[in-house]
Amino acid sequence: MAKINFGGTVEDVVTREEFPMEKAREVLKSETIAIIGYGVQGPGQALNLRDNGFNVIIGQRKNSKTWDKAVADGWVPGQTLFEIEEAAEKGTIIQFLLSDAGQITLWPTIQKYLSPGKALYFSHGFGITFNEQTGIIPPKDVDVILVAPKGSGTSLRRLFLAGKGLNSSFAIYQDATGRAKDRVVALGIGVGSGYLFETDFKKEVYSDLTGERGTLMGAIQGIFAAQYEILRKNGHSPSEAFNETVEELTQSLMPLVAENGMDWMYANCSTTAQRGALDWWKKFKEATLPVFDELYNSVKDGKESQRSIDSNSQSDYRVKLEAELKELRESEMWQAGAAVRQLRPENK
Ligand SMILES: NC(=O)c1ccc[n+]([C@@H]2O[C@H](COP(=O)([O-])OP(=O)(O)OC[C@H]3O[C@@H](n4cnc5c(N)ncnc54)[C@H](O)[C@@H]3O)[C@@H](O)[C@H]2O)c1
Ligand SMILES: CC(C)(O)[C@@H](O)C(=O)O
Ligand SMILES: [Mg+2]
Ligand SMILES: [Mg+2]
Repeated sequence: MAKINFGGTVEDVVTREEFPMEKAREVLKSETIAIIGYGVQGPGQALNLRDNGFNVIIGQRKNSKTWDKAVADGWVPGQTLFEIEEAAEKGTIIQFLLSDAGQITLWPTIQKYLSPGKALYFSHGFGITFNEQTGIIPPKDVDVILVAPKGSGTSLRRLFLAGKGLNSSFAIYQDATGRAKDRVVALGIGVGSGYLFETDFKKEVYSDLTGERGTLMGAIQGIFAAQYEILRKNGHSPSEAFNETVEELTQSLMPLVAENGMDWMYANCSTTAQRGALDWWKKFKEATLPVFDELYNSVKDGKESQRSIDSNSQSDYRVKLEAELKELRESEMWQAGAAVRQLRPENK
């Protein structure tokens, strides 16, 4: 573990220097990693593990789109691709990467294959933390571990292929074998994480549900829509409104923040912009703080997890989600965005 000072708080983190890939391969050399679920995280983690030389198999429903996707990705039926139950039986580490709602449905099936000494692996603390809602209560004689990449499985794979990595949190809920720490850190390195920081199942799911409803996905769409609406209401064209709200952020300013922090991005803008941003950011913080407080409490009270379970357990959950995504896509702001993207020099 490396001791890193994060703004005054020293945390123990795992970097690839402390836990190189060779060590991860040594730790997991006798393991069969069965990945159940091939949606977004499944492919990202499975393909990275395979490329890193680990023994990986996939468990999927036959005659499903994700079975075909797995075949297209080079998984071989009967060798590295199996029906869910066969994969769970063969796996010594079962990576439960169905959707959080799907895990509830499949839990009675997966549970049958959790023989003593196996490991049950999640990429979200949802199923365990809200087990009064999910019913996911593992037997005591298996390891229960978590590696949660802090980003999309699509990015996990793309960054891996680019020689980079997404950071991940890791947690141990049960250490039945005495090897849970080694297993979870080895898996975190194997799936292509940048650095690993420790959490617990409850903190992971509380922070993750907050983040995706907040700055990462929900709040950002909300402030985009609000600013775009004000600009358009005051006569600015879609081009001007979209560039001033989204395109400049993604193409110019956020990459500067990612490179060297917010102050550096500010310093690379005009002094006019700096003065304004420094005057206004606290007003936006004051306006949104109550909303974030409400959001966190809604997560903590189990309202967000229940909402997710109720919605995503319905047979037509994907149809309903797609309909709302279509509404977003077809909004004027994102239609303007589609036109702007096409006009980028690299897309001409
Ligand atoms: N999407 C991400 O990038 C991401 C990032 C970090 C953590 N996670 C976590 O990783 C896990 C997997 O997430 P995901 O986004 O890959 O999942 P997903 O929503 O893409 O679903 C994964 C697979 O589960 C299948 N599935 C859904 N309901 C099912 C059911 N009732 N029976 C059988 N199969 C069913 C889907 O068809 C899909 O192929 C979740 O715990 C999620 O919270 C996801
Ligand atoms: C990619 C996210 C938003 O970080 C993840 O938490 C998810 O649920 O997909
Ligand atoms: Mg999430
Ligand atoms: Mg997340």
